[in-house]
Amino acid sequence: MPPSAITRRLSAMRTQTPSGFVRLGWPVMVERPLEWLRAQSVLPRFYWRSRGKDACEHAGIGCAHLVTATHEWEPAASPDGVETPRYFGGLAFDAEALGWPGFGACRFVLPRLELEHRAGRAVLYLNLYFDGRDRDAELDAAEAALNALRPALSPAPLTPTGFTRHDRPSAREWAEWITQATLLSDQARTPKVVLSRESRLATAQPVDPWILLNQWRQLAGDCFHFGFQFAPEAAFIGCSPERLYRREGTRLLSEALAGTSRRDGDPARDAALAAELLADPKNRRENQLVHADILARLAPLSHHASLAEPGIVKLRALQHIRRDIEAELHPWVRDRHLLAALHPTPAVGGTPRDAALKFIRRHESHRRGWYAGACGMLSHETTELTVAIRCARVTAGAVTLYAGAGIVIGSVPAAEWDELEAKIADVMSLLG
Ligand SMILES: C=C(O[C@@H]1C=C(C(=O)O)C=C[C@H]1O)C(=O)O
Ligand SMILES: [Mg+2]
Repeated sequence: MPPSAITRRLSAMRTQTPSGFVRLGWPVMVERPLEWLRAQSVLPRFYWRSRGKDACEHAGIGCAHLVTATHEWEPAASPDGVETPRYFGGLAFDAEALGWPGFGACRFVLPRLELEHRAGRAVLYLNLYFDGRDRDAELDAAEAALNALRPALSPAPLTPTGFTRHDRPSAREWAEWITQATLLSDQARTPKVVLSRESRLATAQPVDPWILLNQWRQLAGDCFHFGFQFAPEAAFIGCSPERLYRREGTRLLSEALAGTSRRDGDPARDAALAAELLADPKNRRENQLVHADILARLAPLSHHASLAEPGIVKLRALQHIRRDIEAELHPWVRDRHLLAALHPTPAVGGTPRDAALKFIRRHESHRRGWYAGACGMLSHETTELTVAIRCARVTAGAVTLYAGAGIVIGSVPAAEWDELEAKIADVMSLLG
């Protein structure tokens, strides 16, 4: 139950002419936002947690305002400088391609209710959005959302189920694509193209996406954790190591994350694998093409941009090369400019962008949808988006996994196929 001060505020608004965005918040006793989210019956439901051990968790339900094109989204700074709307959602990899049912090319939601969990404390926010709407209908919707709230559930284990796996492309088709992409003529057009595979795990038993996400994130500590469910049978979850960008005012953080090797349980061998990765020409090229593209695209948007030395990101089953990028943006730059510039990055598309997209559209027969898209949180002050990889789509009869690999000169089909396997290893270890 919301405190009486909140219900009084809502009643008072019925005799006023509220406008714009109104946010009311109060502390709640919720320890595990994902279990709170799983208990709610309202859709959409979504979950977002940025990378890093101090990151805040966000769980949202319902929709107070929907944005389906980033150029429509221009949230003003609030007059008191404290509260501005926060939208959660994402973009498809390729806005021109056929996407997944229920997702769309762009979908950012201002949740009706947003639970924020930080350092052991939870606050629930009720969002109202009055512009161009019937005041009483908006207040009715807000009250109905409060009345539909349910208490958090207890953590539940994943029900074991059997799956039958179907890969698209097959290993044989994959080898043909790699051969084609690494031909000299194709190399001249597209020095890097990121090709992907869909692994459909069909099952007769329903899989709860939130239970799966809860277990998955425990294997993927230093990653972005996300889940979006727009309809009962349209959920997308994942644990991605890659930041598309984080913007705090005019300060921008991005990164080139590309180049992959496996890990080894033995620390000395693991360190040797990391050193080999950093020195390997094929993996360096994958990474170099990403940071060169990001820096070139940021140049017109920023005063200066800097590139850090290469480092290694260690995940549970694999390691990547990462180079951090930092820029100071011109004051006129908005998220829509950044999205147009940085998405899709050569880490998941390739370079040059148009030629790589053409290659992907010509060869891949599965729908990428939001896989390799961008997802996260947008607001006037702070926006943060992850590159939507290491992810799964959960539908009525299947869990579908996606993985891609950057194909450059020197790519070998079998090794790139193994890289795809390593990229789905965490979630596969849960689904068995
Ligand atoms: C495309 C994916 O990952 C990307 C490709 C990488 C590579 O080829 O080395 C590494 C990290 C990501 O930028 C994926 O995980 O699906
Ligand atoms: Mg690679």
